[in-house]
Amino acid sequence: MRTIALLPEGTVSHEAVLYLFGDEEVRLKHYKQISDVFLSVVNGEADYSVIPVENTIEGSVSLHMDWLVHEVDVPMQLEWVYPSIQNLIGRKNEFESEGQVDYSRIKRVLSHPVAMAQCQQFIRTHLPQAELENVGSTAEAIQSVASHAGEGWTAIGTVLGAERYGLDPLARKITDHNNNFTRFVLIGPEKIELAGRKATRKTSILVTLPADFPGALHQVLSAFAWRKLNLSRIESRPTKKKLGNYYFYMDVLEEVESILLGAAVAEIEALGCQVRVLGSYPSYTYTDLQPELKSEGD
Ligand SMILES: O=C(O)C(=O)C[C@]1(C(=O)O)C=C[C@@H](O)C=C1
Repeated sequence: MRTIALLPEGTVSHEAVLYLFGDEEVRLKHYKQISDVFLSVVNGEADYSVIPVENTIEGSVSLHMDWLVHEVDVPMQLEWVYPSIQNLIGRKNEFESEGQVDYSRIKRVLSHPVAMAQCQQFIRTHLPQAELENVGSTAEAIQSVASHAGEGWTAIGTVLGAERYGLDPLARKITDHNNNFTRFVLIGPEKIELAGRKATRKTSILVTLPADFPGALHQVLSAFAWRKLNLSRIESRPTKKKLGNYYFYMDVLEEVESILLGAAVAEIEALGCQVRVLGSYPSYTYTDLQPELKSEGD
């Protein structure tokens, strides 16, 4: 049976893993901090670690991308997309009167910074008086609220988390935009495929330019363009070595073994760039995993 490292019970990551593996039995190892989720697979305590990497509203989860690049050297082996449905969680009897939530009684809102950022408009409209506190995961936020009964504390998180820690959803689906999806990856030493599910093939690479000169990035991109290799994401991040030095993170819709991608990489290296492959893996959309569901997150 596979062992999977992830954030605590009741997080979006937890829901996403239950969704990915469906009926397949897996052993779940929960960690409070994402750094420990990363290290679990590095230390051989898990076969795969679950890392949220990108969100519809917030974009890249920079901290996690930086860990993938700078702190660990474990390949990405699978990617999938799952909706991040955030809710305001607390105790009904603390905040509700006559079936209505009295938002003015709420003094504090805790959540993961990415989840908090997904609900900015809701917070501004309903909770302008509340103090906001960022914690390591949405589940940690819910747990803290559970242990501060009667103090006006609420959390932003999942319904699963509310159930796990004995609280209630006070307001459901409070993200600023519908179709709020998160892209998760499994990192680990072994390849993994889901039987009977169709997937797109993706390769994630890092390109570091030798020096900054006019048209440098253009030259790199043209190696993909004239081979008709489709990039689904490109992002620049600081190398952390010198202010103004960047590497480019790119997702290419092609397997690393393909002749075309191999030739593109060789051409980019010939330009003097460094290329590092972070993984080549199957990518499942939300509807690939449950074809009966129709969604716009794909
Ligand atoms: O705290 C959680 O519930 C997580 O699973 C983490 C995380 C993230 O790091 O992006 C994952 C998805 C949500 O969109 C918000 C937070």
